[in-house]
Amino acid sequence: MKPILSCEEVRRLEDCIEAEGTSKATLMELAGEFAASVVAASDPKRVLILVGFGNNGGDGWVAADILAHKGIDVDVVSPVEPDEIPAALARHVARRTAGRDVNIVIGPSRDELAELVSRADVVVDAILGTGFHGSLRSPFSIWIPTVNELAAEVVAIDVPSGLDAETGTVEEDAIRAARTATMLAPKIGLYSADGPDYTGEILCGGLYDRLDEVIDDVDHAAEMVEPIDLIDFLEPLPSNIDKYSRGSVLVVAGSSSYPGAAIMAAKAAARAGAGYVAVATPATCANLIRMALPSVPVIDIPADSRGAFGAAARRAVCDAAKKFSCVLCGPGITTAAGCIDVVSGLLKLDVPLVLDADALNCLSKLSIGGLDETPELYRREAPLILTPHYRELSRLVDEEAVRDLGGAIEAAQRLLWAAGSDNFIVIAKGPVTAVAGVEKVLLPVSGPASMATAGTGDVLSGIVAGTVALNHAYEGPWELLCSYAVSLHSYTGFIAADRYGEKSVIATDLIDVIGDAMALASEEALKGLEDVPATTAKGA
Ligand SMILES: NC(=O)C1=CN([C@@H]2O[C@H](COP(=O)(O)OP(=O)(O)OC[C@H]3O[C@@H](n4cnc5c(N)ncnc54)[C@H](O)[C@@H]3O)[C@@H](O)[C@H]2O)[C@@H](O)CC1
Ligand SMILES: [K+]
Repeated sequence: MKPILSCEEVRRLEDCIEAEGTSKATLMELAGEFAASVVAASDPKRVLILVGFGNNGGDGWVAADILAHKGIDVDVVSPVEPDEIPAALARHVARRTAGRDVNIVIGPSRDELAELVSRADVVVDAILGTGFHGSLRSPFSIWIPTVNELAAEVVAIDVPSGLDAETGTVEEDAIRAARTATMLAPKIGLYSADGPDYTGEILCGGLYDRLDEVIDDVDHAAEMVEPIDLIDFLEPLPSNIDKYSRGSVLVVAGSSSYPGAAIMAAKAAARAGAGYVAVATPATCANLIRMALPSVPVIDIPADSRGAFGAAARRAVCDAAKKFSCVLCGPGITTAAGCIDVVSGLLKLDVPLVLDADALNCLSKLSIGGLDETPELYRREAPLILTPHYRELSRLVDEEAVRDLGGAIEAAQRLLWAAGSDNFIVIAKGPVTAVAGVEKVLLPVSGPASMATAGTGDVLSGIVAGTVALNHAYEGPWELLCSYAVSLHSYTGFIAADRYGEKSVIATDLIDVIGDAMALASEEALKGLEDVPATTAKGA
């Protein structure tokens, strides 16, 4: 797993490295060297480096010197003379580079800049890094759109300028990079909110040879899951196995209005590897589900007048649920009174429980003033996995809308820390999905935009439940098991987009390629076994 840090955690890491005897000045030299190596990889003849007032610019000045040494024509554009750069470390390296074989242009007009950008093979963005906040000021508010409009290829140093490294938000404009050479560890903002639209491929420069040891001395905002981390879940089935030892799932789902959600969740749970899957659904839609899923037993549960779980549902569902390795509740159930009752009953059972969709909304209705204010409602011995998207998560914590990865992690952690249990997981679904546990926040590989379509959430919760059932002897960490399920879901998205076309994927396509997704997960993990470059983290 690759640590992803907040800006504060990066500052602490730099302090730890400095305490071990490697100064920030040395780190800047190493950062410049790494950036230069990323630029040189595309074999440019002419490079333009745009530098700002701070240490991000310092990295750019160092890179300029190294690239010029390699015989590349280098132009550096700076808002002020090297002597006038306010940041001391950056000023020092700028003065040094000014004495070398580079062409320095101070405060060019827009037309002059456009000319320089147009003739460069690679433009390096060393304007703003982790020190950027607020709205872009001149001249950078002019430089950035000019680069975006005219550059052949852009390499951003540390963070694309204009992107907030902490929140991932872009207020007006930011550099759209082909590659981002980030230093020490990727910053959380690269994966949050607008980040993924601007970073291009993320390459991480380790810079310090004892980084792996030192980085554990600071907290990690999150960790990126790599395919190789999931290798334990990719073992083939043993031959001495039967349908029950493969684990069983009860899918408590559906209503007369939404029977399809139950069908998709149950089929996904079976395809994810559970040996026995049954559906408990309101009697009014049970036959429809039976016909759609001949391999799945369907249990009739008393319904209300609208075809949702009725007043007698709680007892019937809980009686059935006790016998399963995992229970998934939520897809298509509605938030009728009987459903709220079912959710509250299931929480009290000693069985691993996945709550999704309307079960989460029922949970919000059970609590007053935010679920984190009433942890006794969801604190339990057996594992509990919630799979909210941002809107559902906002409702759960009774807060302002969760809009981005940082906000989602914060909201999930409020729920987690209130419960304090290490088998309680929140899978916060978004463009980048976070799997949050009390100990760690993991970021499994994200799927393509094609997955933003109705029903893919039902498929995910089915995959999660099927995975939990199949691995019923697993003893944790639960964050990793859930990350495997989320990764499988993402891989189904890539395979389906490839097969059906980016805009034509529908949720049921994902279910049919879960087996192919498992094969892809194995392939990716094996690749990782062969060649994990120590300093490279692929973007989510
Ligand atoms: N501290 C360290 O040990 C290291 C830092 N490194 C580099 O240093 C960077 C951080 O350097 P700094 O903290 O100096 O910050 P930056 O270089 O990211 O930016 C700070 C400067 O940006 C300007 N600025 C801030 N907000 C602005 C806005 N809204 N509009 C226009 N200008 C704005 C300010 O004038 C300030 O001088 C990192 O991103 C990384 O690239 C690397 O050299 C590795 C080592
Ligand atoms: K930058």
